Amino acid sequence: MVGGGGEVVRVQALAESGSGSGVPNIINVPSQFIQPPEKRPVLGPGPGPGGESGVPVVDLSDWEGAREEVGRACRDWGGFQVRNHGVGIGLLNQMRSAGLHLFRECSMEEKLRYSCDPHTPASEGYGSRMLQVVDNIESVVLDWRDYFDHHTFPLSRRDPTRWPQFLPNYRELVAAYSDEMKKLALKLLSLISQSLGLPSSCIQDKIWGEEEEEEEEVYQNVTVSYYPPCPRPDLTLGLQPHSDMGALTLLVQDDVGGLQLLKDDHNWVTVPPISDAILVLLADQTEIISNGKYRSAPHRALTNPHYPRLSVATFHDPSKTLGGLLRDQRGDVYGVFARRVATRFSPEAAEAVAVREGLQFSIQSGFVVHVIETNAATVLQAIQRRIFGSQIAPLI
Ligand SMILES: O=C(O)CCC(=O)C(=O)O
Ligand SMILES: [Fe+2]
Repeated sequence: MVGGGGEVVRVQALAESGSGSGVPNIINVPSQFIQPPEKRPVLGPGPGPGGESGVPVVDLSDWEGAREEVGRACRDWGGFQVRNHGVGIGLLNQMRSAGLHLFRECSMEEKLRYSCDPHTPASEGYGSRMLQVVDNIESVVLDWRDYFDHHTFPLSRRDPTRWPQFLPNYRELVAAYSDEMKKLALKLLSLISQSLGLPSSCIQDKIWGEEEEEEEEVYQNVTVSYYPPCPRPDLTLGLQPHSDMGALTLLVQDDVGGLQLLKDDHNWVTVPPISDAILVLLADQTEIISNGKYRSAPHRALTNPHYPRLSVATFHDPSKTLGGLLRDQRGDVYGVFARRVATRFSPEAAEAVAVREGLQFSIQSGFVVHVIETNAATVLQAIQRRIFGSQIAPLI
C-alpha cells in the first residue's frame, strides 16, 4: 500500500498497530480496503479443515486412473486438490512454518531490507500490493495481504542472496521447495496434456520449449502470502477475485482456510484445507492452449478476525521467449480472448484494450462478448502481449 506521502504501509503493521502482539487493534479498517458492496463476500460457515466442499480431490497414486478425473476437474472447476503427489509432507510443513516465521518472527526492519520495488511489475521481494492495470490509482481497493515473492526459475533468475536469512536454512529450503514443485508441475502438465488427448509433453513443449531447453525456460515464482487477522471480513478481501496469468499454480495453505474458487461463474466455494494436499489451479495460458476446453480458475481469499493465514503459491509461467500457442479452431480462441478481456478488466478498460490492440468488438450488457477479428495472428499476439507484457516471437 502506498500512502499519501508515497511511503509503503504494510498490512501486517496496520493490523498490529499499537498492540505489537499480532492481534488486530483497529476497530475499523481504512477506507482503501473496503470493497464496493457488490464485491463484498457473503460469509457463511463454509467447510472446516478437510470438510466437504465439492472441490475435487484427486489421488495421484494411481497415475493412469487419475487422468479422467483430472480432465473432468479441469473442465468443471479449473482446479483440484491432489494427494499422494510425491512431495513429502515434511517439506510442505517446513515451508509453511518458515513462511509464518518470516512474517511473525522477523522484524519489520529486516523484512523491509528485502522490499520489492512497488513501481516495477513482478519485482522480487517483500510487498503489499500487486501492480494492476488501472486508470485511476486512487480508486483501487487494496488487498488485506502482505507477501514475499521469490524468483526461482530459470536458474539465471534465482539469486538466493535476495531472500532473507532469518533461518539458517531458509534459502536452501526455498530452493528445495521450488525444485520439487517444478517436478510436480511438469508431471501434472503431462497428465493434463494426455487428458486433452494430446501427447504428454505437448503443453510443456509449447510453453517451455523442447526437453533439452527446458531447464532454462521454465519460469517459476514462489510467493508466500500472509493475511493478518482483519476486524471486518464482511467488508474486505485478502485477495480480490482473479485468475492467475501463467500456466499452472500449485498452492499450499495452512489450516485456517479462506481460499475460494468460483464455480460456474457465480458460486464461491471454499477450498477446505487438507494438510498433505496441494491445490492445482489452471492459469490463463492453459485455458488458451486448450482452446477454452479447460478453464483457468477464478479465485479469491477471504479474511477472518481471529487468525493470521498463510499460503505458499508456486506459479509456473510460460517462457518469455517462446511464442507458440496451440490452436485448432479459430472461433474458440476468439471466445477465450473475449472472456478474458471481460473478466479481467472493467468494460471501459476492455474497450480500451480492444481499441488499442486494433480489434473490432461488440459490447452487450456492458461486457465485451465477442471479438470480431479477421486476422487470427493479431488476436493471439494481443493475448500474448497482455500476458507477457512485451513483444513476442511469431506465432505457431
Ligand atoms: O493465498 C491464497 O490462498 C491465494 C493466493 C493467490 O491466489 C495468488 O497469490 O495468486
Ligand atoms: Fe492467484
